[in-house]
Formats: sequence, C-alpha cells, structure tokens
Amino acid sequence: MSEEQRHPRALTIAGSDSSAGAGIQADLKTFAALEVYGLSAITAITAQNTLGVRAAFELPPELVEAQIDAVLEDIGADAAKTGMLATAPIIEAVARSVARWQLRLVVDPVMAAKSGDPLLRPEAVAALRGVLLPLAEVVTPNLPEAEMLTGRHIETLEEMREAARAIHDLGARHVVVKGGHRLDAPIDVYFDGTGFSELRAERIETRHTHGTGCTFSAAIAAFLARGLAVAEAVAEAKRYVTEAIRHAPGLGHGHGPTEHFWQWKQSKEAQTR
Ligand SMILES: Nc1ncnc2c1ncn2[C@@H]1O[C@H](COP(=O)(O)OP(=O)(O)O)[C@@H](O)[C@H]1O
Ligand SMILES: Cc1ncc(COP(=O)(O)O)c(N)n1
Repeated sequence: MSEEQRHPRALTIAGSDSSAGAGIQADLKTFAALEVYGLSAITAITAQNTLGVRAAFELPPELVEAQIDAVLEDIGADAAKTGMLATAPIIEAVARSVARWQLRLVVDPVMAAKSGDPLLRPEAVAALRGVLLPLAEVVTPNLPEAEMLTGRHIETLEEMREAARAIHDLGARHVVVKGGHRLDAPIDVYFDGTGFSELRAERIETRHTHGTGCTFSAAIAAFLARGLAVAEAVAEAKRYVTEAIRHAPGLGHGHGPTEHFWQWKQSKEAQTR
C-alpha cells in the first residue's frame, strides 16, 4: 500500500465561521493538528466573530451533496463529522449522502453559537432527531442540545445519564452528553448502549471556549479515522479539547478561539533552546 493510500482522512460537513474559531475552520485545524487529511463540505456561510453571528447564508442542499460526492468519489474518508446543518433539507441531503457512502459519522448537533445566536432552524430539530441521529456512530450534544433532543431538563450527572440513554434510544450508537455548560467541573457522560462512564477534566477558567464542541467532535472523527475504537477516540478527544482550551491565544472581545498547534509550537521552542 502506498503512503497516499494509508494516510487517514476525515470529512467535515459544517458551516463556515469567519472568525475561524468554530465550524469548518476549527474542524480542519483539528484534523491537521492530529495529522489527518481534512476534507470539507460547507453547509452555510456565517459572518461571525467572537461576539456573535451577524449574518448567515444557507447553501442549497444539492450543493452540499455535490461537495460530499466530489471529495468522496475521488479521495474518500475514513470518518466524517457534522456541525452546523442549518435547515431540514440540508439534514436530509446529508443523511442521504451518509447512507450512500456508508460513512462512520460523528454528529455534533449544533443548534446555537456560544453567543446564543441560532445556527439551526427550530423546525429542523425533528429532522436531526429522526433522520440523522439513527445514522450516527457517535453524537455529542451539549446540555441545551440534549435538552432539545430529549425534551427534558438536565442538570445533574444522573439526568445526563438518563438523557444519554434517551438519545441512544433515538438510534445513535454512542452518546457523549457534554458538561461544558455546567458551572462546576466539565464532566461529560459517555454511553455506549450498555454502560456509562465519565470523561473528567479540570475546568479551565476562561471565556475562550468558541468552537470547543466543534473541536471535540472533529477530534473524535480524527481519532476514528486513525483507527482508534470509539471509547478511546472519545477519551483522546477530551484530552485534546482540554489542552486546546488551556492554550487559547486570547483573541477577540468575546468568546475567543482555542489553540490547535500547541504541541507543534512546543516542539519548535524545544528545538531553538
Ligand atoms: N472551561 C472549560 N474547561 C475545560 N473543559 C471545558 C470547558 N468548557 C468546555 N469544556 C469541554 O469542552 C468540550 C466541549 O463542550 P461544550 O463547551 O459543552 O460544547 P459546546 O461547544 O457544544 O457548547 C467538552 O468536553 C467540555 O467538557
Ligand atoms: C459555523 C459555526 N458552527 C458551529 C458553531 C458552534 O460552535 P461551538 O458550539 O463549538 O462553540 C459556530 N459558532 N459557528
């Protein structure tokens, strides 16, 4: 097998974030940092910065499907992830592509930006739940997204476990209910259909969490593309996102981006010492 054939590759199907902290841009940076070749299919273009989303333009579903077909017919993907999908017709087009290409899929059910601005039309939640979740190998809702998907209020770890089970019942094979929105430790609950475990990390006191969910789900897809089992991929992705938050460069006046290349920067510093 040639080098080219062995190089792992992953596809992100998501929205563009002009501030490059979230969306397609965060996903491609994550793939690159984890040495996975990144492919992209853009669903929507947003004009946003660390303070909020000023405008969004949704692309036609046929164009989303055409981007996926173009890269998969030629290059192929070992894993894929979805982020901002914006509308029900885009979700349906993505679901068709995922089924046709039999993609190993990580679904980040993005509904809003950190600023609170909506990124998914309210009527599209039903399509996300009914059409896309049954195709997901892993789904990674944050607390408000898990509440929208289950119709339950979620606060405690026990409520996070109950939500993970309810989302698994919708068809997703592995569920991570993320606890970044909790006030105490950012503990995530992982459910594989049989047992629960917790992904624990220290809370980093920072406002720079723009794109943490995108980064986490992209890292899971990257580790799956590299051949890790789901539980390992999720654990490694948790470590990756924690360090990405820790090394955030402190940009912008609102929720700034995280840092993806801290390891590369550290090795460069070590060489010049
Ligand atoms: N301040 C923080 N310190 C450490 N980890 C965090 C922090 N905020 C979020 N995380 C982690 O980052 C990941 C993304 O979570 P979250 O911020 O809840 O997602 P989203 O961006 O979808 O709202 C999760 O693993 C979460 O636990
Ligand atoms: C285009 C786009 N996609 C997703 C998010 C959410 O980012 P996150 O929930 O990871 O902060 C965003 N702000 N913009």
